[in-house]
Amino acid sequence: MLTLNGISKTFHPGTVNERAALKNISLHLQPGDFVTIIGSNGAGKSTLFNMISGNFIVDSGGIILDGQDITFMKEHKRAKVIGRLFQDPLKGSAPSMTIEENLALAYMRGTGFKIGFGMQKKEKNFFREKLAQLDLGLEDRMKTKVGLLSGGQRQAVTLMMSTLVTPKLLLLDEHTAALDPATAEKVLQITKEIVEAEHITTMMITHNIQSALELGNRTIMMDEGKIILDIKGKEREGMTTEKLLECFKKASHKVLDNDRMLLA
Ligand SMILES: Nc1ncnc2c1ncn2[C@@H]1O[C@H](COP(=O)(O)OP(=O)(O)OP(=O)(O)O)[C@@H](O)[C@H]1O
Repeated sequence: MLTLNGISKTFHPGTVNERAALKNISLHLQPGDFVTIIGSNGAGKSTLFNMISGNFIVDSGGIILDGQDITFMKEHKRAKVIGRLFQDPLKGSAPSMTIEENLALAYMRGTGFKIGFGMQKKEKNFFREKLAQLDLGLEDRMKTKVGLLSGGQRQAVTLMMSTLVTPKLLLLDEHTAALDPATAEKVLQITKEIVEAEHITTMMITHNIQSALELGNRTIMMDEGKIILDIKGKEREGMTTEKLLECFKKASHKVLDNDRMLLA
């Protein structure tokens, strides 16, 4: 579904601030793969997502999504088929618009279908059904402005917006890191349910090693712009936090030094 062919990115080349953020990254994801991504600060995780979503263009290498070369495709075009959530619940939805208006916008972006001012009963019912799946009571608050929701509710709505029309790829950039533990758990559970039900190819950056091992079917670890570990199948089934840290030490020749990394 997604193939990265040796992608590289250096910021501020030729200056004192030169920083090689991605170094010749290659990766292939099968349809329905759910890959969790961990790594120390500055490892290149968000830059990887920025390259895939078209926020920046790669210096070299190629990106193929569902058989299409999207290496130089504009960000807004990629957004039709790539869903992305950020750590900040304020990103991704319009606060002054209601829940149903936000969903309508996402629906139009994904389908190209114009809903217009008079939203039809059919669309409203579709949105209501989708919201009910979140089990947060939001289906009865469709006229509430998104800016009035809590961080967790808002992140759940953004998740719904990103998956209303099934994306070819879903990028989750620490999307639960700013939420309190109980809400984070709930949003992770919802994420898992939606991803599994729709069989969405997903990449999720997390600083929680336990979540990284529990969710999805593959875990990659990044360090200094490279993928240094790629764990799947039997090897992943038997993986523990301790073993993973040991693997990191062996592969990078250093101890994982990261204040934000949650080991359990
Ligand atoms: N727009 C940019 N301009 C200049 N340098 C950048 C830019 N974006 C990222 N970098 C640099 O690229 C490197 C990788 O950053 P990136 O944000 O991808 O790391 P990360 O693994 O997501 O880290 P974190 O876990 O701290 O979010 C860092 O050294 C960062 O300072």
